[in-house]
Amino acid sequence: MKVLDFPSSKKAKELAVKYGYDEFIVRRWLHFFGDETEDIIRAFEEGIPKYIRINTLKIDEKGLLERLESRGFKLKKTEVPYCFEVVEEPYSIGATPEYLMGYYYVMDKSSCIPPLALEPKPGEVVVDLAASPGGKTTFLSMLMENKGAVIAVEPQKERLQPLIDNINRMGAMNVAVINVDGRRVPAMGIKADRVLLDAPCTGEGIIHKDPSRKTDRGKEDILFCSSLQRELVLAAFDCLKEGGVMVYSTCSLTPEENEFVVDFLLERRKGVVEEIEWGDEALALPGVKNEVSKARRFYPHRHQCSGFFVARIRKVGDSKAKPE
Ligand SMILES: C[S@@+](CC[C@H](N)C(=O)[O-])C[C@H]1O[C@@H](n2cnc3c(N)ncnc32)[C@H](O)[C@@H]1O
Repeated sequence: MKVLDFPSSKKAKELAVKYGYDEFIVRRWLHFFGDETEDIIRAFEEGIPKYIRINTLKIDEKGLLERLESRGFKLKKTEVPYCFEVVEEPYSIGATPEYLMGYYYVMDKSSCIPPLALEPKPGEVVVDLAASPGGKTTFLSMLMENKGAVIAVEPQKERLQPLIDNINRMGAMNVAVINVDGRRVPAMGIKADRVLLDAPCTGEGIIHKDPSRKTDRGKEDILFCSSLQRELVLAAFDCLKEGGVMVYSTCSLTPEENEFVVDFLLERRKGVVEEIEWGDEALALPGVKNEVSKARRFYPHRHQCSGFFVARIRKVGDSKAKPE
């Protein structure tokens, strides 16, 4: 496994200096995204709108809009179901009684895509293999109408309480939290209908929230994350029943954490990549199978959300694991 790098250029140097980036990131973006690189950078500088996801376990759309509008908030429906843009925010949208009562979750529009792409059904068994703080766990539970089971996996002890608090706040009654490394879950013998892996990543797609990522994430971080992601993506797949579906997502723009991880999975296991309704084609990269381009990318300048990657993969045929 290697991290791609490209020769420096005048343009890369200029953009890096102008916007305070490590040139390594900019020259890679220029290679992957060409002329849109500066649009991406500018979108991060200007900031991304805030979004909420309604919790239909507790309130309907009309009821929520009426309550928030009466407090002076203005909300706009987005192209993503259940997701609203916060257009006017007289005070923090995370400080209302409706928030505390779990009527909505403050989460990016892109973050709503993985649970929707997974399409969990009431009564199914669903694993969320990297769960905290629970934006997607509680969305899965909502889409399942609180029926069936969501197994929420989180290895970091300090991240358990926020996950549990959000599950309680949102009234998600069908969730079991387990404090274990996701790589150990297949050995527990779980066979799920669906698995979500919203993987730990470098977060190159959330520079607007954390500008330190302009300079703090280098080759070593990409290598570390992509190697963990490769182990986790196999674990996620191995938790699936035959015919089951998994979704792999990250909030990173690097192909090493995205297209290459899905390609690696398809090398090792029998899966097919399926279409997703939202977003733009994944990158076509040398050596990566064509079907990986069915995965979806989300960009701050095109979709007004965090940089995100989402792939939906179905387990097919005889998927006996090859020895690692
Ligand atoms: C991107 S965050 C998940 C966000 C969450 N899905 C949500 O929507 O609120 C990634 C999570 O993976 C967890 N994680 C890190 N290493 C892991 C591992 N080996 N197995 C499972 N989860 C892991 C991190 O602690 C972190 O909570």
